Amino acid sequence: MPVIRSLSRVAKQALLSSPTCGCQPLAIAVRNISFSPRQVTSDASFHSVSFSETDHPKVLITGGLGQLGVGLAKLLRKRYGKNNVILSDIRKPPSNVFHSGPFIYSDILDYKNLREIVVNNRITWLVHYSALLSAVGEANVALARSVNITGLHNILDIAAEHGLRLFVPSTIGAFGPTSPRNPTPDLCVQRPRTIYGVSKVHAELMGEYYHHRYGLDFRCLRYPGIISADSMPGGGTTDYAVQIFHDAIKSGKFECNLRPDTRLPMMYIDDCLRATLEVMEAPADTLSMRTYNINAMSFTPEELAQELQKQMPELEVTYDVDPVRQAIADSWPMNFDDSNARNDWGWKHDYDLPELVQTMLNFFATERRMAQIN
Ligand SMILES: NC(=O)c1ccc[n+]([C@@H]2O[C@H](COP(=O)([O-])OP(=O)(O)OC[C@H]3O[C@@H](n4cnc5c(N)ncnc54)[C@H](O)[C@@H]3O)[C@@H](O)[C@H]2O)c1
Ligand SMILES: C[C@@H](O)[C@H](N)C(=O)O
Repeated sequence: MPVIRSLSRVAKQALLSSPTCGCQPLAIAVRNISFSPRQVTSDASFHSVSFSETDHPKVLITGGLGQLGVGLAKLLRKRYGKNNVILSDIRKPPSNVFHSGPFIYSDILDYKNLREIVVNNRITWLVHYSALLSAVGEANVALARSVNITGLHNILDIAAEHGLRLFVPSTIGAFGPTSPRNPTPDLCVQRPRTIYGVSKVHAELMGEYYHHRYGLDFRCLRYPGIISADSMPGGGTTDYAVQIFHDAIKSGKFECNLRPDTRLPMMYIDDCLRATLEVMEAPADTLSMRTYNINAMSFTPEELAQELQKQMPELEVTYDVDPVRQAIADSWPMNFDDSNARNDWGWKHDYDLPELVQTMLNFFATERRMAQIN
């Protein structure tokens, strides 16, 4: 951990030279590492500022081949230029992704490799998407601990060492059965019962600590379950809300692994990615916190099925509850209070349940038409 090592060296020197108090070394230490994460002007905002060729951020996305990374890269490339956004992962990219912009191999557990990428590509913003999600995490706790916690430590140190603006997503899964669940505010008891949730609370706290201690420009949104049409989820508890569309279109039948009355906060992917861009561009002085809930809608499997059945009355939904996923869902928020995000930096969702269902069905209808033409 080079940052920590150099900090403690500087702090020791400062302690020796400071006869009076324990505060001095920290101030000296912080000044001795160069944090200058502002690559955009401090009053930059998504709606009002367009970036010139020279002040574009240079973005690295880790874990970019999952449900969210490719879509985020597309959005950021449109805004900052194709070559200013590098997608990375440990998996082999499909050809359309490989040819759509820069892709690089990056294992977040390899600190040296990460540093090389950041240095060689003059990265200024880091979006850290690598993670094992809730259900997969419970199936492999050791790996989840390593990727979600050790990996995060590498990311924090790289970001601090190189003055990067760092985005790390958190989740509704960072809350637990003792949190208020309806609604769940930003600040309340967080005692999650999954390794995923524990690692995300750890990420929130470590990011905020690095912000206060070292000035790291850490930004974090707690995403609800994300629903997308052209990318598949990576093993979470909310995956049913994506799978139902695929199965409905393929076979007209869907077997749900959660109880019909399981209410969870959800969001369409376009809202999620836009929120990410907006919080990254938000002027620092609008952020009264560094970790925000964001929300769009809350629904149960039964309500989602009913909305789909308005357009596909023949859809049959049955239930075969997975006890692991059900226990996780029962400990998560039912409704998410995102009023701080709305007040501080103007968060506003575009998609409620009817628009979500319509948009998903339109996507698959277009895809089917294209397949028939080709
Ligand atoms: N999708 C959601 O509903 C949702 C909701 C809340 C929060 N999030 C968070 O958003 C982020 C992205 O989510 P997602 O749905 O795209 O996840 P995903 O599971 O689909 O993708 C995660 C990616 O991380 C990669 N990865 C695993 N180990 C790695 C390693 N050692 N080095 C580098 N990459 C590695 C995987 O190959 C995978 O492509 C995650 O941090 C997740 O916790 C997602
Ligand atoms: C909610 C989110 O973190 C993820 N989709 C999961 O279910 O694990």
